[in-house]
Amino acid sequence: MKRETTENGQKSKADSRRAANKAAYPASRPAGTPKPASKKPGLGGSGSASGRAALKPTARDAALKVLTHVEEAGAYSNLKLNQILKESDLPRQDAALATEIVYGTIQRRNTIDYYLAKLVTKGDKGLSKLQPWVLSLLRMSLYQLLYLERVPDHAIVSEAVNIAKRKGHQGISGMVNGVLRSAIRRREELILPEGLDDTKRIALQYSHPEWLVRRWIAQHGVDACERICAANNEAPHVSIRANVLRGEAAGLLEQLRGEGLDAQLSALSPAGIVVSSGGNMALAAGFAKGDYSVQDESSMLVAEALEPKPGMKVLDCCAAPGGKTAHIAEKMGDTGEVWACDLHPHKQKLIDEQAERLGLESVRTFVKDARELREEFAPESFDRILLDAPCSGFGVIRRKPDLKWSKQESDIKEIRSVQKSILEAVHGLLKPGGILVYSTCTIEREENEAAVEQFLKAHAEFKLDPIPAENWPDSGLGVQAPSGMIRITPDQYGTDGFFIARLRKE
Ligand SMILES: C[S@@+](CC[C@H](N)C(=O)[O-])C[C@H]1O[C@@H](n2cnc3c(N)ncnc32)[C@H](O)[C@@H]1O
Repeated sequence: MKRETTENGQKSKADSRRAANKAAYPASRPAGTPKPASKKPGLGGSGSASGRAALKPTARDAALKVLTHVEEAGAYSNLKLNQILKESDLPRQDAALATEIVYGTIQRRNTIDYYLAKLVTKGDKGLSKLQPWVLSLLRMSLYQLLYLERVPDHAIVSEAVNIAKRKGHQGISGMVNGVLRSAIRRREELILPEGLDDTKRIALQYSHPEWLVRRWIAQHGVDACERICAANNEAPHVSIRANVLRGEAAGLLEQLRGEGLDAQLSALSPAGIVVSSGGNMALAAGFAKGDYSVQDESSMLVAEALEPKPGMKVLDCCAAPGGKTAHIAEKMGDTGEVWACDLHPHKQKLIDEQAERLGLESVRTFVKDARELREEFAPESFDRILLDAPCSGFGVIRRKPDLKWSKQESDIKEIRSVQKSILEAVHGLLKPGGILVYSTCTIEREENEAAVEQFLKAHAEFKLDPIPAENWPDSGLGVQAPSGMIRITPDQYGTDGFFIARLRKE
């Protein structure tokens, strides 16, 4: 790996937390196992603080800290959770419970608030008047009462009251006790109203903002919108991409199974393996050795669509943290040049670290605003260009549920204009006959199909090019591939939502 410095280039500080973070959530909250196991107080984080050293933080202390930061300061839940889990040094099972509580509470926020509004009474002045930590404590406790069947009610209430006593005063702990006991007593009454229109019903049932549901109904239809919203509340799969420089996916699969892991080859990506039991795959020895990377299966399809060949010169315009850069370099047998650009100086290090871990020499990282890339290279310099664009991210809500609440509809227009400017700036750097792949991790038509159609109208020398899908086993993706565009929604294959378009310059 080589580091290139442009006029904007600066050395960055390490941000390994962020790098590890991508993998932390799926690993500690494996698909299909949302319930923490232990019923015994003091075990599995489900008990009261009584059996613990007085000041040792519990899983729920950690979860509350994260949720309060998210509520108060708009912190990214995944980053804050990672930081607080590191600081609190909880046992693995407690860390898993804290993770479940944080993500589940954020995922179900709309629905929980609807019920809470019924339970928090006049004297308590309503939800909006509560201090952020009190609101977060009530939300997370109600989440556990309603969604985590294997955690006993009394443990949830007693730990919430203990936390309230430690943090607040007698009045607050009394109110918390009253609200939660009332929730248990009135559980049968906590149902969603009937007769709502589709937008309101889906928004409330699956906890999504109404504006987003309205857009998705218009773009995908009511049924698909409902399936997408339901899928967004599922735990994401854990998938890894074999570093083909070290060996094919089949060999790695054998090895993992030999180590006792439950894993299978991806139905979507030739280099992918889905791991159903393995904890955080970014912490295993094979990751550090560079045998594989942790990556969602739909992300893996991007380098496949780009079809880079050994010896080529490739530009990755928005490359950090470098998952696709590394995949491209692996597919090229680490020959040729992969130029990896990102706007943010602190993210350059993440790409460097990936390349180093995977033993890649062909990756050259640099810092630049991709909207200015035409100043950096001569026209027609590259055989392949990847624009994995900054986007609204609505395909990855399962991994980052706070996106639902932090993004506004107006953000889509804003990010659309950045995407357009980058495409305008970089398309001239492609050689005739070369391929440009435009991808996003969103399912918004405006940022995807509409963006590509608009670009093609303005640039007659570019045409949609069939995506080579012969290696993608019976996924159904082959049906979409001849059009040159693929849109994957999170309900289809259990992957992140993604969009890929392949354009050829004639
Ligand atoms: C979707 S992420 C890329 C993910 C990456 N391709 C991967 O597979 O790991 C988009 C990236 O674009 C970067 N970015 C945002 N605006 C940019 C700009 N104007 N120029 C270059 N990079 C930009 C962000 O810092 C972010 O790292």
